[in-house]
Amino acid sequence: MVSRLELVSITKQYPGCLANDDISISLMPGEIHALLGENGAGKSTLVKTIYGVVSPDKGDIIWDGREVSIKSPSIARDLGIGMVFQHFSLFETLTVSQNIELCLSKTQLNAIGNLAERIVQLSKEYGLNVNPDRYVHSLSIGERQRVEIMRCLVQSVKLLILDEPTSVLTPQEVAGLFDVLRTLSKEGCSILFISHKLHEVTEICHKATILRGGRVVETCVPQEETPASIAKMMVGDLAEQDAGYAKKIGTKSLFNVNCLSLPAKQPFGTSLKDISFELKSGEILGIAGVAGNGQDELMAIISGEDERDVKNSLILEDKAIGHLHAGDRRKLGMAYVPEERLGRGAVPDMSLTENTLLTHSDGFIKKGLVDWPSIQKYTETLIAKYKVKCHGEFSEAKSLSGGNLQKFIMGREIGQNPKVLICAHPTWGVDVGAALAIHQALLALRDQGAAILLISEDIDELFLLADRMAAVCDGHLSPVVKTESTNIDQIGQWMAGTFINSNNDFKGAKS
Ligand SMILES: Nc1ncnc2c1ncn2[C@@H]1O[C@H](COP(=O)(O)OP(=O)(O)OP(=O)(O)O)[C@@H](O)[C@H]1O
Repeated sequence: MVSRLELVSITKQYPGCLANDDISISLMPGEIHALLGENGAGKSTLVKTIYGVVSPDKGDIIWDGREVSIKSPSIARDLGIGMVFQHFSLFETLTVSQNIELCLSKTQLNAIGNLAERIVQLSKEYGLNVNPDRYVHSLSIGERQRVEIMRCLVQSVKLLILDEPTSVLTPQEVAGLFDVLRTLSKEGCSILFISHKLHEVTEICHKATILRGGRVVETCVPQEETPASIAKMMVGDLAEQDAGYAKKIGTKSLFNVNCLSLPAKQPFGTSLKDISFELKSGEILGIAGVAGNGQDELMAIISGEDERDVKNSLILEDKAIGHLHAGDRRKLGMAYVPEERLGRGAVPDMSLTENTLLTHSDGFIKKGLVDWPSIQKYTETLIAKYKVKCHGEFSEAKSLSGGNLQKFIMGREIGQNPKVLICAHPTWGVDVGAALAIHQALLALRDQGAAILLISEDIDELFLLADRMAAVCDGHLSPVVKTESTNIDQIGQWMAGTFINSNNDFKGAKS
């Protein structure tokens, strides 16, 4: 059988960084192939080359047995290549349908007929729950990802590339996605899959290629390996295990959300409904939930990004802060890691130093002037501590690989020694070694007495780190319970909203 795709000696040099170094890989029709490697290993660069976003300096691409030159994504799409990016590429002011229409040729559109109906039909078929009429700016990150997948499904893809597809999906959604991928594979569609979740790779992939420093270092059959053995191929031996952290009981109350009800700002947003919880010093509270159930709205109102006055609903150490600007809340000791790292967590065109200044302005502005040498030095210490791969403090945020930018943002926020840290998806796209480092930094911050709110769809991570847990569904918060006294089943049911009807008189109880 002829390979669907063959990459021969692909090489790509960025200024000061050989991102892909003589990479050769081949994929058969129907093959699900994992591309693995630590942050900055060159995975995204390679898949962007296949999709025509990056042009390689050297090397050949053979598609269905003939050499092709993929100079743009539209050429890739014409060949039958679809890609779901790590940082989504949707237009926020357009609807789902309009976004999908943009990447279809006239011929494809004519063949489809009514696009909205086709989206609804595929949505049902693959369990994606995508509404064609919604505006993208009103969608959560998980929902946007489903739109990206839908965008590929409406074209008849022969190769589907997924860059970190599961990091923002719940276990149920991951299972649904895997069903989609298995079906596509049976239909002969090849799949190239980048992931740092190694148990998923062993579950679904037929083959894996491991990159390190831009080169292929190993290939394997994941089903014959374990997550640990693959991790070793990627990052070498990890001295410590990322498991079994002791649970703590918080001491004094640091931050309270009291009976917070807030209508949705966006037409398709989620209203928050009578949410109450308490964050205690020396404790991590984990909130699970399917994307789009109020997590974004909760984060926005707590951080002050949503500027509506909810004065007495947010209390930091006995002080009402719900009317304060985001900057004033930061000055009182709050820090945030939003889920969208490029755009919200960091300004793409600014250097890492400038991005550090954005949230650390107090310590580095003297007599109205920015103390650049100090902030540059401080940024360099963050880069070293969190092993952020980049050229230096002057690197623009957008030049970092996804995982490396995540490490930087986490380091920047933890480095403020906040009293209260609110973070969403702390290890999104981060490799196993770096995830271990971030987990330990969060636990160290907790042990110093900070109160941490962890909002995540990664249930395993929540069970690993959180001392108490709850779930959100449709803007309601479930009961808050000790992690040790609950289990994945119960949290899964709460994520589906079982607590809302069964416990109508519940008022966001505190445990
Ligand atoms: N536009 C760019 N300019 C300069 N360097 C870049 C650019 N894009 C990527 N790089 C560098 O190329 C290297 C490979 O990056 P790439 O995004 O391919 O890594 P990755 O394996 O996908 O990492 P991650 O798992 O963190 O997403 C990194 O060192 C990165 O900093």
